[in-house]
Amino acid sequence: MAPQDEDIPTTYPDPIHIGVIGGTGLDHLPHFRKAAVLHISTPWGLPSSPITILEHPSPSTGKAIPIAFLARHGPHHELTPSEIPVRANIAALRKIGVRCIIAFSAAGSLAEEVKPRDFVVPDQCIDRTKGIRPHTFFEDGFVLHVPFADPFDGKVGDVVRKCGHSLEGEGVVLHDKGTVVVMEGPQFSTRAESRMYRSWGGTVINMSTLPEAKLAAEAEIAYQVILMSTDYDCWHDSGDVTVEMVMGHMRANALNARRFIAAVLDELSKEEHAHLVRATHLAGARKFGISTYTAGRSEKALEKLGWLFEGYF
Ligand SMILES: CSC[C@H]1O[C@H](OP(=O)(O)O)[C@H](O)[C@@H]1O
Ligand SMILES: Nc1ncnc2[nH]cnc12
Repeated sequence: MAPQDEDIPTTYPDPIHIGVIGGTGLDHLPHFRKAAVLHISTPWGLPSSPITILEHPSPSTGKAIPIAFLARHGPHHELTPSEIPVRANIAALRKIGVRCIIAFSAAGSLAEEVKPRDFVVPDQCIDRTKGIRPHTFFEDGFVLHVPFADPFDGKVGDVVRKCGHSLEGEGVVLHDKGTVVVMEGPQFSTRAESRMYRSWGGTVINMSTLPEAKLAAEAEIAYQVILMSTDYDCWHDSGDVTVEMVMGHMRANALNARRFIAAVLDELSKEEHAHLVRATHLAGARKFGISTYTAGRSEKALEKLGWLFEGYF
């Protein structure tokens, strides 16, 4: 019998390097053993939901590998994309050791060849959020600028692509590249906006990949989102996008989405990816690039950043 949540530990003894952020239609991962549920409070507030620690046997060693799962919109999808406490989400994941995030998101297609239920592993994004979402850890007396030319981690992206291709022929269709336009919601785009995003080279559109990817970059976390196309957005003559349409495709393809994520977790749990999931290629990068002189750094900022980047500043 599955244990009830109240019987599950609220602490976990080891650092957890791999995180999964689930989105619309993917608010939990069944078929994994629930080892703990963590309630983490951060200097940026509470995350969207408690963090569930799932254990996954490593295919190379058989050892249980912990995975941290977070439901982006809250346990009951009560947060709009603009209300998601993204800084708290990323800070809480980093605090428990996460250095590699696989995010999952429903997206509208802006390209004829990306059909509903296809998957896209994007390599670029365009920010159309409107500056109303808190989107940096470095403010209030501590200025630090982070490179963001390639918003997703190429090494993790390659692992994800390889896993997606291994499922081809079993109902998974994968597009290896693409530009995701991230818009402010909760309303969907107008037809004029949708056509404009196509003219900009957008492949897919959603409401949540930013600032998530930006904050992960600031936190030295290797981040890759997997997008599942759930509609053709409104530029297409197949009908305007509705939540029913999105959820219908999401439900119909949920099994493939879960198989895709499970394949990625299987792969990342192998010993050969031990450095990648610890993001050793990013570790320590935030010790550099600080613009604020020592005398100008505020106590408040230093306290918050000290919690997140222990021993850095
Ligand atoms: C319910 S349709 C709009 C909604 O779907 C996507 O959610 P998520 O990225 O969390 O899967 C999109 O970004 C919007 O938030
Ligand atoms: N067409 C669309 N626009 C924005 N976000 C979405 N999420 C799913 N479909 C979407």
